[in-house]
Amino acid sequence: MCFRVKENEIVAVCGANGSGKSTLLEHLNGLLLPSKGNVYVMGELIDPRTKKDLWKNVGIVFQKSDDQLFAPTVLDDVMFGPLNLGMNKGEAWDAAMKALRAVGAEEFINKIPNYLSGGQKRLVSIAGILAMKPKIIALDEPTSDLDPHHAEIVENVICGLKEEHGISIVLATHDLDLAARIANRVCIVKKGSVIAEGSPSEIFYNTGLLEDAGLKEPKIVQIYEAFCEFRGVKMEKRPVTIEELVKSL
Ligand SMILES: Nc1ncnc2c1ncn2[C@@H]1O[C@H](COP(=O)(O)OP(=O)(O)OP(=O)(O)O)[C@@H](O)[C@H]1O
Repeated sequence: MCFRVKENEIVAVCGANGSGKSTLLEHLNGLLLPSKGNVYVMGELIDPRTKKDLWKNVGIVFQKSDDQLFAPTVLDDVMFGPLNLGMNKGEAWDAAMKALRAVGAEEFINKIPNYLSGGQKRLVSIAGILAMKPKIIALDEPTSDLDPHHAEIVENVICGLKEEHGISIVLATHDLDLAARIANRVCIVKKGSVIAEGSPSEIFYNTGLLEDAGLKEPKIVQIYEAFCEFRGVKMEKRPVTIEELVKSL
């Protein structure tokens, strides 16, 4: 099945450990090249021999922030991408500060990235990508190693990237609760292939599909199923968020 990202959407790529989520993400900006098939960005084929700068449209926030942060200070780190794209120092500073403000990390500008907390590192990593003004940002398990408070901050930042900056988001995650809360569309991956795609309510109420992919329904779905069973009523609605669940009960 073909994987695609539409304009101004959050598409969640969900799969068990080792299913190929990170590998798929790394194909989106030419970090990896497919051995079969093609990758198109903004309608153009990714081919490093001809289209050198298509990768600029897609930024990837890696699963481990330490793989991404390397400069002596946060500001240096976030300015690195814009400078590398050819912006002068003033433009790069503006882009970096704007990105750091957008994720609420401007207070860390003089800090050494290595000494930031996991949540702070994730925000700075997102700022580093945002500063390069991509059209699509792919995030690999952006909240899986964070406590609930920091996970919520990062989740809100991700929603803000779409809502306020018009950026399409690809979210690789095995956290189906997160995907249920924020994704507009869900793709299920298994053994390196996309095996299904659909709206969150289509995918998350397909128990057989999730089981086959080594996943479990989001909590909201489990609660709704238990409620319907307890009341002896049909599962007519398919809530995937708390708000939808409350309306369905
Ligand atoms: N389409 C594919 N063809 C061949 N090998 C693949 C394919 N997709 C992924 N792999 C291989 O499968 C392994 C796991 O892939 P990957 O790290 O992308 O999974 P993941 O879903 O991100 O796992 P995790 O959730 O544990 O981070 C890697 O060795 C990768 O090279």
